[in-house]
Amino acid sequence: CYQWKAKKQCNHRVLVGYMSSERPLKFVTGTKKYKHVTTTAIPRLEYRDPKAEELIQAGQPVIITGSDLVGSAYHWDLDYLCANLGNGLYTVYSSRNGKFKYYDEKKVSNVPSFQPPTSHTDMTFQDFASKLKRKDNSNWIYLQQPLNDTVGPRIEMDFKGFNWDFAYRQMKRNRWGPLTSNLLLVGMEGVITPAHYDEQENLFAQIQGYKKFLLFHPDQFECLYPYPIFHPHDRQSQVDFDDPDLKKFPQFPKLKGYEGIVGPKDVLYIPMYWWHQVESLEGHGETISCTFWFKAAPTEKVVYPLNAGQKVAIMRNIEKMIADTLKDNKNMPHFMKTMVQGRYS
Ligand SMILES: CC1(C)c2ccccc2-c2ccc(C[C@@H](CC(=O)O)C(=O)C(=O)O)cc21
Ligand SMILES: [Zn+2]
Repeated sequence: CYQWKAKKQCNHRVLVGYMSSERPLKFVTGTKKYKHVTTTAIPRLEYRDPKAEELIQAGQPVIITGSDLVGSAYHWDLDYLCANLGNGLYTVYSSRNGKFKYYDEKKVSNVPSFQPPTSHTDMTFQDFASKLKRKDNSNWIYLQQPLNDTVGPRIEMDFKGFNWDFAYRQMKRNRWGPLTSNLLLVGMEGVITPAHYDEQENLFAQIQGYKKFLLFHPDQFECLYPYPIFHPHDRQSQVDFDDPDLKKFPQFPKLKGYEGIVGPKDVLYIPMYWWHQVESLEGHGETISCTFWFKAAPTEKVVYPLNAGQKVAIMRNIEKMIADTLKDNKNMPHFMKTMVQGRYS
């Protein structure tokens, strides 16, 4: 069984020890805990355990062990990737503060005052790897790249060797849509992907290094205050977990969620619409991950009561319609306030 053995606060770092049946006691230094954020452990189960299947079918997060989903890539490390990824160019994101808040470039024109928090350049993997080694605290880098046919033959062979049976069995059994992409992620230790949700089902496979995940049910929407839908940071939380503005975001302290450390060979199921914040833990080298994103299951008959994810989808559709109809996004705040103030608030 998998349970938190001890949580001790020491010099601002929470040393979390965990004992589980399949691995010796390992101490992985976690980072500081966020004030106001209450979490319990994400369940961690063997992939053959029926309970794991039950959780996935119920749209609940679970860390799955022993699936070997990316078993043919367990030997991937920086040197191997340098030697075998070929000399194609890769998209590398940079950030001044280690946070990589995604933004949609197509929506930047909607918000004239928008300042992109990250930049990205294309470079060879070899350049990226050498920058990773020269860890520079004012320039954090994060490579994210779809695994496609530009990679070298060894990588392609490893990719073909993934446990596709497992992936497609999950897709069929849970009636997910088609697999849309596999993203290769190589992150400098310490990088953070702030809280956001995605509109696809995700089997997140960890290859090297440790990532701490915070996950929040879609019903935590009211504590996380996503940006307006036309904003470049659509789907991202406006709340800075390190310094929450409780005047603007008074419900944030009510936030409840799950927390888990995902290590090599682990696979985390991130259900669609579930919020997640991801940190590449210090002290364990760069992180290498591979995501498997699946389109949503086609909604056959709508069943009532609606679940939280469906309500988020409805809110998104209505917000899009209003923004499109009003044409000028400057009219959104007044229109939305007029609609609810004193009537639904
Ligand atoms: C931050 C970054 C590199 C990025 C920059 C610009 C555009 C897209 C992305 C993007 C997409 C996915 C991830 C992986 C993961 C978070 C994590 O593992 O850090 C996650 O959120 C998920 O698997 O759903 C990370 C990124
Ligand atoms: Zn995500």
